[in-house]
Amino acid sequence: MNTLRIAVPNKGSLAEPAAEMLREAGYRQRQDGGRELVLSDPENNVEFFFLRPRDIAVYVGSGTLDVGITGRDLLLDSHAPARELLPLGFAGSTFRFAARPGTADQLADFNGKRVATSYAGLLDSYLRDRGIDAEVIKLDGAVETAVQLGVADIIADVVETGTTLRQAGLELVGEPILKSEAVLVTRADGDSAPGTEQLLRRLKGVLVARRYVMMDYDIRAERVEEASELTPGLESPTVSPLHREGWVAVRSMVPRDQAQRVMDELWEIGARAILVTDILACRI
Ligand SMILES: Nc1ncnc2c1ncn2[C@@H]1O[C@H](COP(=O)(O)OP(=O)(O)OP(=O)(O)O)[C@@H](O)[C@H]1O
Ligand SMILES: O=P(O)(O)OC[C@H]1O[C@H](OP(=O)(O)OP(=O)(O)O)[C@H](O)[C@@H]1O
Ligand SMILES: [Mg+2]
Repeated sequence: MNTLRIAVPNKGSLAEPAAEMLREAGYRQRQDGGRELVLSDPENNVEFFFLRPRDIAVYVGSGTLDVGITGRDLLLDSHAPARELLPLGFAGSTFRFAARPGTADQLADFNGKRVATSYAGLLDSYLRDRGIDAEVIKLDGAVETAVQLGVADIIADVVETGTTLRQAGLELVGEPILKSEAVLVTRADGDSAPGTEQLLRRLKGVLVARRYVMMDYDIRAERVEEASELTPGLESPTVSPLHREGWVAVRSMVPRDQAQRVMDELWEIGARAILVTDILACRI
């Protein structure tokens, strides 16, 4: 079988969490501080190419590489013929307009104004689709400063916590342009390369292992229906008899962020010996 060629971010916000996710999925990755441009993982029949996140959709869209990890915003900005296979749950952000108070209240006020961004591909089509005639000023980064320096009236940029905006004296304008996160991408058309399905299964396994915990508890048999409603699991909880008459042991996957609430509610209906454990890996 051909080696699957995977593009991964070499620096920036996406690089470390992408490497961590691939490591959790059982792949070889660069060591801390490693600067390899290409890394072979013959055991898994894959090869990693470390590239600028902005370029990844271009390589994948052209078919030079089979799949890649990038941001949804970067994928759309590139206009490359690539499509999303799987959202990966990290590097979450929104893409938003911001300006000094009083500059603009809504999109319609942008006509004739200058909008600075490092995502010109995305912004051009967004404004064009809505019939807004604004001048797009393309910058490489630190876009928030453009207003202060008089280069633009409005900015369109990645917002995570909003700290950078506030520090620059800007406030959000209009609706979010886009909600972004890291995504696995492949070529827009054509069959997916051999090996893609296995990579997908592994990454989905990591997502589930991160999002869920395993919960075990004992409960009186007559309350097991009630308990199952609290812990329905992905399909159905496993119920096994206990040596102690009238009691059963229940095992079920529970969303990690609900585990404490579910434990409290189970306790209330008489469950005991409630244990929560991490899931290391899984195939669902
Ligand atoms: N606080 C953040 N700043 C920038 N990008 C972020 C942030 N949070 C998430 N992201 C996402 O990371 C991707 C941008 O990664 P990229 O490496 O291009 O920029 P960066 O992390 O700002 O690095 P640099 O500007 O140093 O090159 C986008 O998909 C963006 O939505
Ligand atoms: O909402 P916040 O949590 O403040 O994060 C968003 C900021 O972080 C990024 O900047 P970065 O530090 O990557 O610099 P850059 O603009 O030069 O890319 C992004 O471009 C925003 O400026
Ligand atoms: Mg940046």
